Amino acid sequence: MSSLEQPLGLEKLPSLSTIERLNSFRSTSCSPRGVDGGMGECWIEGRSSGSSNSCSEDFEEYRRESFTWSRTQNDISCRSSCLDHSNGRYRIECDSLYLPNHQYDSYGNNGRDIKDIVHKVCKGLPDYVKIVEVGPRDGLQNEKIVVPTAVKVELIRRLVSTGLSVIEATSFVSPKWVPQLADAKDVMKAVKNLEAVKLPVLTPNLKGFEAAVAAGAREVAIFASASEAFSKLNINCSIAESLARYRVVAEAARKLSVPIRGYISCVVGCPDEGAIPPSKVAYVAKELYEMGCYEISLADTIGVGTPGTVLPMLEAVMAFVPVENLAVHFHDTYGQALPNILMSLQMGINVVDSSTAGLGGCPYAKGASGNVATEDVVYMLHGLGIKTNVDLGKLLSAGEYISKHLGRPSGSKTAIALSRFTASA
Ligand SMILES: CC(C)(COP(=O)([O-])OP(=O)([O-])OC[C@H]1O[C@@H](n2cnc3c(N)ncnc32)[C@H](O)[C@@H]1OP(=O)([O-])[O-])[C@@H](O)C(=O)NCCC(=O)NCCSC(=O)C[C@@](C)(O)CC(=O)[O-]
Repeated sequence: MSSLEQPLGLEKLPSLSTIERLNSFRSTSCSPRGVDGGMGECWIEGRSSGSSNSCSEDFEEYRRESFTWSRTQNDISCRSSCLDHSNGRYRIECDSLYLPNHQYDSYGNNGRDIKDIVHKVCKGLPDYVKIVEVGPRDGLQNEKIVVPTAVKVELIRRLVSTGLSVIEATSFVSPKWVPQLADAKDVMKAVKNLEAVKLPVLTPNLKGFEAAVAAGAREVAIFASASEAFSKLNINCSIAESLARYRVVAEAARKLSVPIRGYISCVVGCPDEGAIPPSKVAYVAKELYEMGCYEISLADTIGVGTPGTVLPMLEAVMAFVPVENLAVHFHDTYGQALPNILMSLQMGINVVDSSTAGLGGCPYAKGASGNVATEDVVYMLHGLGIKTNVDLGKLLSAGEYISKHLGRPSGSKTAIALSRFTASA
């Protein structure tokens, strides 16, 4: 057992100094306006211990208790907020609420003000987050009914049109293990010349790497696990054997100058082994980093993590891998993906994996549900004033396309909510 495999004690838990509670709230954006000025209003109930009735007063406590939209039009973008002392509720003045071409935004025109407020609460959030869209690969690999190659290709094209800069296209794995992706070569052939996007593919061994490169892949991903049991289930070898295999792939990739990304599955929990010690994740991360992975994606394969368990895992990994080389990959089984992502951003990570329409799940991880939906991630990030360069409207349409093909509703809460808005508009 290496020293890395010693479980981290609770005393190693990081301080939460990056997550400051907002003790004072000063609204700088609450300049007097005319009576409603044609804007809608919505209310956030809050509590103030102050007695002033001025919007620019500091408040000891700011707590959102309920949130009621009142609309004069059909969509909402917040312009400013202030506390109304007659009823103790926060008022947010809203612009025209409907964006053309079904392009919705959770951020609005007055983004700067919202961003300033958010950054008082959540220090250390990045200005830009790179989203790695894994829908065509992780999203589809678990589908029982084979999706036609043409549909996969169309999905990738639609995702490219959203502005996403990285879309994991497929896997060059054994078709006996993952029949859904047996058409990897054909998918790659159809998309390899798409511009302004990186299209990495999964490769479990040298055979897969060579097939991927021959098919035109210009970036690959290798995938190890922090759980012995899952490693065996997923790639039929131990962690040590997988790392040996991946060293060979990494060396081949280096010779051809092919960038290589690394995944670690089961970074918090494993369906067989239960809780995974952060030190085991740190060990695998260090190995992948040292063999040349430019980015290591930490995957909560079965979605059991909470900010309380993800935090010590990230801290352990960050002791060995620079934060700028890390990404997070959450499945949403317990509805914890968004809080986990937010917390990861606060820890300095700015690369997030997600899957359109919340598709996904690993065929070898019992109980794993879909990945966090890209639509939900984009909605949250834009709401925080964080750029993604992703057009949410076009993303919704890509998610709708694949959901329709699969014959089931989108797994994205944002997509469902906004489609209701559209339907009622
Ligand atoms: C790794 C192996 C191949 C070992 O599988 P094995 O059976 O131990 O390997 P083998 O070397 O004995 O080969 C068996 C057969 O597969 C062939 N083969 C061997 N390699 C390849 C290849 N690259 N491409 C195509 N064919 C291949 C090989 O040629 C042979 O063919 P046969 O002689 O029987 O006709 C297998 O276990 C495998 O393909 N596993 C992949 C499983 C998988 O894709 N899982 C899902 C992706 S990981 C994931 O979802 C997690 C992640 C990344 O999303 C993050 C997260 O959320 O956790």
